[in-house]
Amino acid sequence: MSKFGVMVMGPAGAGKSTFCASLITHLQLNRRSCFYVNLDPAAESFEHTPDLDIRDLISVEDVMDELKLGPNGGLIYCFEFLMENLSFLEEALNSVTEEYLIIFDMPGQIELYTHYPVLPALVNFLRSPGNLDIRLCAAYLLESTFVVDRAKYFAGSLSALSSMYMLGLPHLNILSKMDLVKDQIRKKDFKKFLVPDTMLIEEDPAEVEARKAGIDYQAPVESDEKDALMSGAGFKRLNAAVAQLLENFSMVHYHKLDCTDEDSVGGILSYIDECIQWAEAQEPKELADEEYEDDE
Ligand SMILES: Nc1nc2c(ncn2[C@@H]2O[C@H](COP(=O)(O)OP(=O)(O)OP(=O)(O)O)[C@@H](O)[C@H]2O)c(=O)[nH]1
Ligand SMILES: [Mg+2]
Repeated sequence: MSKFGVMVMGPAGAGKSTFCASLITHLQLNRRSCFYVNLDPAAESFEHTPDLDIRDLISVEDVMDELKLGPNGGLIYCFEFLMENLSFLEEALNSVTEEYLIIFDMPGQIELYTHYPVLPALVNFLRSPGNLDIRLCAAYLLESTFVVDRAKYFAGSLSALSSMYMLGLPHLNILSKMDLVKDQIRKKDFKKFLVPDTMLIEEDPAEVEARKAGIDYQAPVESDEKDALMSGAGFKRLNAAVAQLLENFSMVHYHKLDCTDEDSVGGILSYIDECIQWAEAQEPKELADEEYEDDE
């Protein structure tokens, strides 16, 4: 019996838990079953109560208190502890059937997705036919407001690429919180951000606006050392090299997500279903008699 799941990940505050909540609501409205797993040991509150919560095994707060670690060290310790206690996941997920979509709500510490080996080990355990045998895909969220700052957008895209390489999962890259930019950036203009390329780094938005208005553009004079560094020629060259790298790999393409719009959440769900081929494993179902009666 196969199991199906999606791991929702991305940097801190990208909207992972909000997306999980919208996805669960959408699944419920469409009479689909899901099993919500919180793997963020520092999480505080949820719209939907998790069916399985890492905080019942270990919490960052306790680790920080007892081992005198900081929040990032605490998180890594929690994941190492989880890896030593995989029966916690196994016992809860063993009986989950193929109708369910298992949703893993992940923490936002970026090191988990870029270089730390604990997540690949966890993913192997979840996918391995000898263990839980979950057909798993990744939904990697990046905030759409990052497109305004090219350096942030490319750095975020680079971390998405890094996570694709490290985890080797079918991967959906998603620009979240589209409701925040849709009034500022026209749909037609936003298209270019769905596939990162080097052209984007060439055009500084302030310079382009000035050119359009026929003003002779002068880069602002920087007041402190950090600002000067961030707008200097070396920084531009670095960003151009990162953009070129992303273009050469040609692996990061984005889908748009607006959690306030149910159709948008449904659209992302259809990509997830396609990645893990959920529909193919479903048995045809007939409505129970009492459900017919309810509809009358
Ligand atoms: N406008 C808007 N705000 C959003 C959306 N999704 C999330 N937010 C807000 O962004 C903030 C962070 O959202 P979370 O869902 O907690 O983000 P997260 O990625 O789970 O954060 P961490 O778990 O701390 O890494 C919250 O204030 C949300 O209300 C969205 O689609 N639109
Ligand atoms: Mg969260």
